[in-house]
Amino acid sequence: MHANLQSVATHSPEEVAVAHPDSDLASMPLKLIGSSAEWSFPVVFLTSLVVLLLSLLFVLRIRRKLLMKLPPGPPTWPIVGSMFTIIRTRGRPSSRVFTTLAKRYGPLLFFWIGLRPTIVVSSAEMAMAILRTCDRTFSSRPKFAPGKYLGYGYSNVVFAPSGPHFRLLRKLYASELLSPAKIERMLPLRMEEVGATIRCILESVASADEQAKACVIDVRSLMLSANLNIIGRMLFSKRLFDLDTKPDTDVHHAADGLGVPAVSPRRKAAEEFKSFVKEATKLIGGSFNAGDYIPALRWLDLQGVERTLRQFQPKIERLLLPLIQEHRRRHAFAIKEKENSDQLDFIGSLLVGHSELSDNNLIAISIDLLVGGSDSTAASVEWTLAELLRHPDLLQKVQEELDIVVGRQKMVTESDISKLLFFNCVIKESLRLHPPVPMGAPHFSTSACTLGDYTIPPHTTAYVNIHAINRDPTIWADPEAFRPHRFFDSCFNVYGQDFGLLPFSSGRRGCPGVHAALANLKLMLASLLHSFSWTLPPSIPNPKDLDMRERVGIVSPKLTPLQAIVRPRLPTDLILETLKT
Ligand code: HEM
Repeated sequence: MHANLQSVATHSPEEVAVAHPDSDLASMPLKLIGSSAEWSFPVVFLTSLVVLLLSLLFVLRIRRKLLMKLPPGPPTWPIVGSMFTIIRTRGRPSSRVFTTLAKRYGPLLFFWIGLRPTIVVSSAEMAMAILRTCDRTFSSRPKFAPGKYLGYGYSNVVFAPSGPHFRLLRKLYASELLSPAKIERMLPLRMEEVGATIRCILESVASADEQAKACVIDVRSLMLSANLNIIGRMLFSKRLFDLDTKPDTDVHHAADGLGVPAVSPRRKAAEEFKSFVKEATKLIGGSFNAGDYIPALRWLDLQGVERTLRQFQPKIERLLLPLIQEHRRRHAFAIKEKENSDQLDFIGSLLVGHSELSDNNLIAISIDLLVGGSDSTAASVEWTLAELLRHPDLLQKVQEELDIVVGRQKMVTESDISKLLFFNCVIKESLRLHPPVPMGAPHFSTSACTLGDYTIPPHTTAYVNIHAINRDPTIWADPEAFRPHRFFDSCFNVYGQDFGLLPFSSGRRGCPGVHAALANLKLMLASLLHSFSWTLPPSIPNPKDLDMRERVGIVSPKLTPLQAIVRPRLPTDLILETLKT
């Protein structure tokens, strides 16, 4: 009985009566209970209060200690953190917003997005700290929703957290699939696809106004198609679709019957792939998902991001699974026979050496390359052409150099590229001023670390503001201007060794496709500039009026797609003859 009284002492008499309706206590005189509670209730209450206050003080002290060492940043609200800064930037960390914040708080910015500690670094020194000094600590990726669906359980490189699976794939990319030697061996494939692009433009010119001998092309759309075909062939030894020069229409609108005219089957295949890449890119980096930052909200899926991702998966499988399965069948026998894996495409090489990889793993790897490599390279061609069209004197200089080095009697080959000194400066300057992936991809720290005077807590998401670093006035004179000449006497390269120029990032997570990207980009651009004359449409009489705003997203192309007028510059017969051989 005594024990019973002890246990109910902290409850009110009414609670006791309700909790034990059948017990003797219910009928006990209130006085008896009250007299015992008078003695024990304050003691228990006060003890609990003291314990609570002490724990609170302890937590606050630790927190203050940590806070004192945390880098500065914008105001943070309870629970949501600085989420509203992110929402203002349309759900994706915008390089320009963070450049402005860095001017106020310094090159190492700390804030919370929901419950996730986040840093953004905006100087070469800080980028070096993250990508070289503390590279191992920051070499993981946060587990955001897109990686669950588009990475098939975070199983491709771009989404994989650091660990044995990630290391295995990265090693494969570096030593086999995307190694400089492998990319060099893919030269015939690149030449063919550049040839197909040129032929496609010539066909458009031929079918356009006879007299003008010119046509308008949508540069981004054509470049996206060309790069998708290059990567499709690298992956599956297969062209994904035929090219055309017209701007994209949205396939899903046409399919939905929303008033957009139906497209031909040939064009539909092209647009399905392109819309797949665009949607995937948007889903990876364009949609803010509260559940990624406040895990308790994940199940609510407030913005419907997870639903959209789930609905997107069948579309991926419809496009990629047949290619992979056909590849499995086609290569099942041949692979056993092949001794030299150099002859195999990516999927073939993986089937030979890593039969444990499932269809889903192979789909995820295909997404790495199709999504990671096509839009970024297309955006880079578009930015470079846009800058040259804005600066006709520079365009003329590039074409003069092409005439001197290559001549007008033949077309550009890859062995010409290294001799084109000014052209190479143009490429570097374009990648500096318009890095196609301006904030890189989010890194994630696996343990606490020290950056300068500050402590960065474990499990911090880290962004490198490549856009801000590439335009840092302490590194680059007149940083906002397009001045390729600056690279004439500069030893800066774009391979991640110079932390003031990081278009491909650096370290363990640096872009594994850098050699493929540069090879595709340079051969395509040099060939287009050599074969055709380029002008802006009459709607932009002054080149300086060309809209150079960028779209916010993980890949940032021009906000308004570049339209340009092209005219053959080399004799058409010569081009067609060369393309035949
Ligand atoms: C001009 C073209 C390109 C640019 C500017 C570019 C830039 C980048 C950047 C900045 C990153 C993030 C690095 C980081 O998180 O620190 C990245 C990652 C990646 N890129 Fe590229 N890229 C380009 C083309 C390509 C190509 C052609 C491929 C493949 C064929 C490719 C495959 C990848 C992959 C798989 C990753 C993820 C790496 C990882 O998480 O470990 N990229 N790229």
